[in-house]
Amino acid sequence: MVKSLQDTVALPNGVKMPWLGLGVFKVSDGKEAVESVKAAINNGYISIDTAAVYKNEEGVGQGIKESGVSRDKLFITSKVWNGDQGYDSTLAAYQASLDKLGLDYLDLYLIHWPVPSQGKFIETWKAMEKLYKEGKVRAIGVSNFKEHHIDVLLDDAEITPMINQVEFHPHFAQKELRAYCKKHSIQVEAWSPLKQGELLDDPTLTKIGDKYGKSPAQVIIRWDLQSGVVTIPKSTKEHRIIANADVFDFELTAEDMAAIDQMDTGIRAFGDPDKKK
Ligand SMILES: NC(=O)C1=CN([C@@H]2O[C@H](COP(=O)(O)OP(=O)(O)OC[C@H]3O[C@@H](n4cnc5c(N)ncnc54)[C@H](OP(=O)(O)O)[C@@H]3O)[C@@H](O)[C@H]2O)C=CC1
Ligand SMILES: O=C1CO[C@H](CO)[C@@H](O)[C@@H]1O
Repeated sequence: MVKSLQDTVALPNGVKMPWLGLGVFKVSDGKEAVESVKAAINNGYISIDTAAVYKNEEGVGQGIKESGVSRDKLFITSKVWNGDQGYDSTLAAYQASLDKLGLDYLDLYLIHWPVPSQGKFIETWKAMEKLYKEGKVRAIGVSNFKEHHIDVLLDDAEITPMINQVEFHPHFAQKELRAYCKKHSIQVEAWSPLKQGELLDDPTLTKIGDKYGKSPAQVIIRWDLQSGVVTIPKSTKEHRIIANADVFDFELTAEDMAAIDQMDTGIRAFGDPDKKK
């Protein structure tokens, strides 16, 4: 069982990925990004999830630098945006992300969305494989890929994606996709684990949390970990960044887990990967 903020899951290539990290979607570049990242790292987080489209890679990089924690202790993720898909453009986008972050490698680089209408995710993946084989990134993966996108990718891929970062929260628990990813040794990572704040007064989560003196957010994060899903809740508030990582001193019972599993509506809240342009 996951015991601390520094606990990791071994990806198929042996790279160790932290189970819990900080997401930074909607965190403004500059002071907000710098302070959020510093607050997280100074409170023991070692994983930060950004993306080119979040337009805060410079602030994230500055926060990493100001934290004073050495680069090799951290796990930094970014993603190639839809408009940069394609072989050469992915290589260029990777370098642009590194330059903004002020880093010389990433731990994880993801294709942000499959954008099937563009038909470019195979060539994009070839560029990801090149970056990986050249040792420029420690792990590569995808985001928002459904089973049928991965099936197509695997027909041409030399390297199976190590991660699939997808919408995952108690209202959309992706049971079939998780089983598919497990079969292919692809680690699932949750985005919007707190459903962007929409689940935090849910009565089932509140009742479960009351038993342990934990908030609904903490119950959800614990459910992620006990479900074997890497999670990256976002907050810009230091007290919440700390609270979201205070999840290692309790364990949900099988009954708690089942009650949360039953909250699944099967309806995604934030956009269908087949329709994303
Ligand atoms: N690959 C993809 O397509 C996507 C990836 N992501 C990644 O996943 C991360 C997490 O998802 P995100 O969409 O940000 O949403 P989350 O589900 O993490 O929710 C974030 C919201 O919850 C609030 N919040 C956080 N902790 C608490 C708490 N303890 N109590 C009360 N409110 C809280 C935050 O507010 P406040 O900041 O004010 O605390 C914010 O409004 C992103 O930041 C990003 O890194 C997200 C979307 C898509
Ligand atoms: O990670 C994400 C958040 O930002 C993007 C758009 O602004 C989303 O499309 C994406 O899923």
